[in-house]
Amino acid sequence: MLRSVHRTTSAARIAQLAKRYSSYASSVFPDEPSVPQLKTEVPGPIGTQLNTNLGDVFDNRAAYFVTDYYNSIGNYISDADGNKLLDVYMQIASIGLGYNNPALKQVAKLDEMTTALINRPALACFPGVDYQKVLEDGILKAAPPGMTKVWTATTGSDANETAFKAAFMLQAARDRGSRDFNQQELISVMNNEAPGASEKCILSFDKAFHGRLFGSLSTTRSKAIHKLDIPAFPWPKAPFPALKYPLKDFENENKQEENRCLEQLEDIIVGKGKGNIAALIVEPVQSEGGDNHASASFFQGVRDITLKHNIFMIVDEVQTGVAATGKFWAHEHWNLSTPPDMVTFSKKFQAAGFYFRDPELQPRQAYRQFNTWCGDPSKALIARTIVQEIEANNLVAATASVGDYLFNNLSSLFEKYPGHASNIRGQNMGTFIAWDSPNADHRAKFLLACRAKGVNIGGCGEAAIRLRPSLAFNESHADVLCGIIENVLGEM
Ligand SMILES: O=C(O)CCC(=O)C(=O)O
Ligand SMILES: NCCCC(=O)O
Repeated sequence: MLRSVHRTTSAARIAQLAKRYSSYASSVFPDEPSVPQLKTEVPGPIGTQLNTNLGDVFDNRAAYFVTDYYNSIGNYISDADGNKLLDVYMQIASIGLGYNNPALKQVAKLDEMTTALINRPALACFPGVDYQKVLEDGILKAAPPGMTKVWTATTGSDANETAFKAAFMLQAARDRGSRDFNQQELISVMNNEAPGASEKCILSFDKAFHGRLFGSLSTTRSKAIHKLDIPAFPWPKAPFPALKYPLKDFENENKQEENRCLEQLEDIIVGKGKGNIAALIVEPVQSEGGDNHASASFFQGVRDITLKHNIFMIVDEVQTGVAATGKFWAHEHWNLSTPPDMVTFSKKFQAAGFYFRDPELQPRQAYRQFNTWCGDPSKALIARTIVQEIEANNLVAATASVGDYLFNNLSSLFEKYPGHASNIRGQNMGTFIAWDSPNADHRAKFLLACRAKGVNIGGCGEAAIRLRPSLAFNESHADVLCGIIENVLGEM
């Protein structure tokens, strides 16, 4: 039940509630505001002017507001006018430990960080003396169950594309057997033609988002605007379940829907994709495409199908990874009988790349999975601190717990406003919670009204609203959030 926060809740009452809890945020960010602090409209005059100026040199049309990162703290983002908003979007799910986290500030001052920043290496050719240890103490320490190796990259799209390349190269190596490349392959590939260029493909799901580079964009299926005018590979797409909510009222329908999607997936694999699909890629929660969930048994079904047909399974944890779902990796919720072949990461880890377990996913020849940077040691140092901080402060469990609290409170709240918020989802998925507005206009009004009252929230899909708070988000922040959402819905 929504605890003591009603539409008429005053700022003083919210502040009183905020004091009730002690948490990671209160120990690490003692100066974090307990409620939003608004001095002007958001954006205010200073931010508006800065943004206008910025537009002269940089495409700023997606800017929500110009941010003062120096004065943002914990769960509160500061704009250029000094307004401090509770941020439950966190740079599109990318700030895990809150703004200006002291542990990260400390690592930023270490000599090893200075060295990493000013001597950015061509990692594959000149790896640093400490790279293995930095990986082992950080990125690899958090490796998903069964995964022992990592390839580092620079962005989420790059992480996914390097995973695709690993899949293509190993599938081709297996087809080739013990022989080396032949002349026909060596010549045809220079004309972008088969057999040297692979005719295999990557299968993705309807409404998926896997990035915006050429290969990853071909697997992205969330919105046409991302893809228009860009050349694309003719790769297959399988349906992703469209579940009905509340889940407990639609158990049978949802089961049937998931079975339908699994059957169609297998039909594609044995039909038009026969022998041609190197890998499939799937998000544990389709995020950009609308926060679409499926059950653990659906994902187990996907895993079984990939194993049966020798297709690699790549789990894209770029957005779901690093503790926000109440597990370090969201796919841990599935209890798979066989781990995925590759798991990609970026965003909240700051560093990017993919984990794997089969050493053969490392190509047989050097320089094939390669670029100048192959990641960034400074980001690996940040990732190391993030892992250590999550572990030392039990932030996985804390996020699972505050997520339950938030889900229950929002569910009760939305019962009072059924025409304004439906399909709440993300139960038992930490703070990875979302719901639907009736339409895109309603969502835009809702998000602007929340911002005007001091909460920064993001949308996804056609009309969904998604919560992506930091791992330092606690029950007091949840109360502030629910109080403001209730104020806004009450006024809509
Ligand atoms: O909105 C998202 O979930 C993904 C953000 C992103 O990476 C993009 O839009 O390119
Ligand atoms: N996928 C882009 C999300 C950016 C935004 O509108 O917040």
